[in-house]
Amino acid sequence: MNPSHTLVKHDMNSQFFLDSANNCMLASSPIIRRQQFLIRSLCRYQNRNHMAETKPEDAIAADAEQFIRRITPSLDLNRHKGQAGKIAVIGGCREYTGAPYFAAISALKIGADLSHVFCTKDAGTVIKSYSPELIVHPVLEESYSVRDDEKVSVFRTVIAEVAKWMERFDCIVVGPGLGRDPFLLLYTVNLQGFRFLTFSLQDTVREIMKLARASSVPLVIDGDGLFLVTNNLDLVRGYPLAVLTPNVNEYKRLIQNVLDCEVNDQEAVQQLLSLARRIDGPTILRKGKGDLISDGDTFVLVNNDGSPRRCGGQGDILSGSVAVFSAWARQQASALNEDPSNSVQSPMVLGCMAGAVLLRKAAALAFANKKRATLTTDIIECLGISLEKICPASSGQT
Ligand SMILES: NC(=O)C1=CN([C@@H]2O[C@H](COP(=O)(O)OP(=O)(O)OC[C@H]3O[C@@H](n4cnc5c(N)ncnc54)[C@H](O)[C@@H]3O)[C@@H](O)[C@H]2O)[C@@H](O)CC1
Ligand SMILES: Nc1ncnc2c1ncn2[C@@H]1O[C@H](COP(=O)(O)OP(=O)(O)OP(=O)(O)O)[C@@H](O)[C@H]1O
Ligand SMILES: [Mg+2]
Repeated sequence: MNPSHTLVKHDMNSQFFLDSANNCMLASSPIIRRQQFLIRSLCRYQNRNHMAETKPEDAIAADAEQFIRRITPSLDLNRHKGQAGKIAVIGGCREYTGAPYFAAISALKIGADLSHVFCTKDAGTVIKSYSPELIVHPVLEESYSVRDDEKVSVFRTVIAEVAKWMERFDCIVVGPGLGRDPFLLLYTVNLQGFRFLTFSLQDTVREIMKLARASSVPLVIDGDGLFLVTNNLDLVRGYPLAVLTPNVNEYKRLIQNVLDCEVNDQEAVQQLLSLARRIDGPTILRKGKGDLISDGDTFVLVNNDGSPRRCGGQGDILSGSVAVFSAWARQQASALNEDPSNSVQSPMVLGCMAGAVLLRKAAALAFANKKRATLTTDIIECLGISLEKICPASSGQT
């Protein structure tokens, strides 16, 4: 048997490892018991050949389901539109219209009430045509489509448009399909005087992220948003309401830029903890065969069954899912009058875990139905039924 090891809690003096989902070294402290619950919910053995010899799947799934049920709002007929979450996705350009759609529609399919997309003008009509459910704001401009003398006014218009909505959002996903404007990083925008007149799509997004921080709106940074953040870490440094969701390449760039070394899979846990500590605040979800999550203090591995199909767009589903679950985890913390900053279970870590578990369940179900033909849209169609199995819609109705 070759169990995956999961680091539960990490501080300067101690590292507590689980050798299996049932074997925790420290059970007495309430903090550790809470962590144990999470880990029992989410830990799976990586060696799939030995699955039958390990903890029964039903028992692990039951733990994970209990956790997701805890933060999923009930379907109470007295609730009004918007209470189950308002999500925004900043992304979508000429090349990529699928990615923001996948993220935004996933948020709706999981249960958010409203899902907005802020994309470039070129992408707007295309994304609207995918779904009438999405509220699409084609306000972003790519550099090639703006004359120099228009840049200041365009920049002001875009920022004003987004700022108008900002405080209404429970979470903003930055980056799916955003693109990498070639004028990136050539200049700095000075908001007071607009002394530097050139700006790009990514400059605008940078400003949007600053606005989100000022309003304490959680941020999930994915795709090209990570490209921006990796080169401008101050955008998220010290912000605990940010989540970074790097794939293999995005993680490599983060490690190189932040830790000035190469990815070391032998020391994956320690390296992720170091990265999270260095960035100081945000939670990092390193996507892969197993999804590794850390905020620099807690570490969690999610590796329940997913799909062996690696079609593009699965990370986009994840970013939309993490946004919704993080918003719900935050709502629940404030409903219980917990100060999220004091809570052992950071809402962003909880959101990452819930999002990863659900995506993988939906991917497994889609693959069972479609096999090699499984596409991202098939996985999205399985989000609802996967969540329904965990939280039946009827159980919360009053
Ligand atoms: N339909 C769409 O519109 C989609 C758009 N996407 C967007 O496309 C943009 C670029 O994202 P990408 O993820 O493609 O960019 P990346 O910079 O992550 O590069 C992807 C490249 O990495 C390679 N790769 C993937 N997994 C690997 C592994 N395990 N080891 C080594 N190489 C590996 C792939 O073959 C591909 O060439 C983002 O804005 C993203 O959001 C993607 O989300 C996919 C779907
Ligand atoms: N090798 C793998 N085995 C099983 N599941 C995986 C594997 N790699 C990724 N996944 C699952 O797919 C999800 C998306 O990861 P992926 O690496 O495809 O992201 P991405 O490259 O950002 O996707 P996108 O194409 O949307 O940009 C992960 O969270 C994980 O659950
Ligand atoms: Mg991606």
